[in-house]
This record gives sequence, structure tokens and C-alpha cells, in this order.
Amino acid sequence: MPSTQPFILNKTNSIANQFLAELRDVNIQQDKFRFRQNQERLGGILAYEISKTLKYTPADVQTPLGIANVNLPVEQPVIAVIMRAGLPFHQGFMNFFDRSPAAFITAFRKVKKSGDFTIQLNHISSPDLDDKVVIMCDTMLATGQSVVMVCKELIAQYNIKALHIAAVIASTEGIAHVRANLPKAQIWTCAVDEEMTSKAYIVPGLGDAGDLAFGEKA
Ligand SMILES: O=P(O)(O)OC[C@H]1O[C@H](OP(=O)(O)OP(=O)(O)O)[C@H](O)[C@@H]1O
Ligand SMILES: O=c1cc[nH]c(=O)[nH]1
Repeated sequence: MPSTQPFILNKTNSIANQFLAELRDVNIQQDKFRFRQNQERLGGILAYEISKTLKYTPADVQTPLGIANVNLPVEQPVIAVIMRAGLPFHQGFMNFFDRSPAAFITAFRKVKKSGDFTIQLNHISSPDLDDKVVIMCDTMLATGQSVVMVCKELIAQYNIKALHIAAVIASTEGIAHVRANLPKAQIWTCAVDEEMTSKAYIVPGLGDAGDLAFGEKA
């Protein structure tokens, strides 16, 4: 059963276009603080969009002058991140879902001499995800192998109620891989790029998100 179509933020013009353009810009992205901040801002915007899919219940709030009728979320989603590149994006989600618990997963591409890579999943630090809405954040959805491996592991361990996968930039191939392997997941991204290099970097993409945010790995 295929998942619903991905939500793509830049299909609608908004100030988010500027944040994304700065992330991609080979000169501006050298400013690591701005690079992280722009990811954080886009994380907040996607968090806002995903928040529209949650369940809400009416409540009353006492103001200094009376009672306001409001609608509040029934539950807080768990905000998960694949480290390390996804950390600033994840922070943007945490800023909006400020009562949510968080899950941290360490996974990375282990590149062989041939240039091929496998995904190394090292560590999961997570609250109980049974019957929870989970938002999995990672900056780049390239081949989709990292996020599929991580989500499959979590699905094997927990009975997750709903799974959202959020990326700053997704490739067409990565989206297809997720839809084929995690048919119930809903994908949220700021932009979709068509191409990838032979080393599976998204083109035009933005380069190496982890290195740009935190410095080159040894
Ligand atoms: O869709 P995929 O082809 O699996 O690629 C995407 C992954 O690559 C990047 O991480 P990377 O392995 O570069 O590690 P880092 O976050 O530690 O820099 C990115 O943060 C994703 O996790
Ligand atoms: O384009 C890509 C693909 C994977 N990881 C990155 O940081 N960038």
C-alpha cells in the first residue's frame, strides 16, 4: 500500500525559500552558525505543518480578563533524530513541540574503499514509542537507506501509532525507497531534487550537511 504523497514546502512560496536558498548557497553556507540556524528555522516550519495532522481537544484557558476557548493537542509526538547532521533541524522541531520527548539515533554511512557504503546503526536512545506519534528528523534523504534502516529497527521494537519522516532536502530516489519500504510513513520535506552523484550526494542539494554544520569528520 503506497503512502500518501510527500508534503513539499517549497511548492508554496514563503520566506522558507530564503532559508533554503541560504542553506544551498556555497558561500553563505560557510557560516556554520547561519547554516544551523536556517535548518532550525525550517524544522520549526515543518513542525508547524505536521502539527496540523495531530488530534486536538477543546479546553478553557483563564486569561487575566476572562476565559478563552482553545483547541490543544491531545498528545505530544516523540521527536526523533538521526545524528549527527539532523541535530539542528531536530532542534527546530523541539522548539515548537516543546513538551515532546526526544529520541536520538546514531547512524552513518560507512564508506568502503570501492566507494560503496553501508549504513552503520550504532545506538538508539529512545523513550517508549508504543502507541506514539513519531517524527523522524534527518536533514538529507538521499538514498533513503539510513532512515529506512533506523525506522525499521524502531518499528521492530515498538508499536508506533503514526510515523512522519522529515527532511530538509529529499531526492526522488530516496522518497521512492521510503515509500516502498515504509508504506505507512508520511514524508515531509522542504524541497525535492532529482539527481544524485555517484557517491549518493543529492544534486544540486547542499553538499555534506554534517560537515557544514559541525566540521569535517576525521
Ligand atoms: O539517505 P541516505 O543515503 O542514507 O543518506 C542520508 C544520510 O547521510 C547523512 O548522514 P552521514 O552518513 O553523512 O553522517 P553524519 O550525519 O554523521 O554527517 C544524512 O544526515 C543522512 O543521515
Ligand atoms: O547530499 C547528501 C547526501 C547525504 N548526506 C549529505 O550530507 N548530503
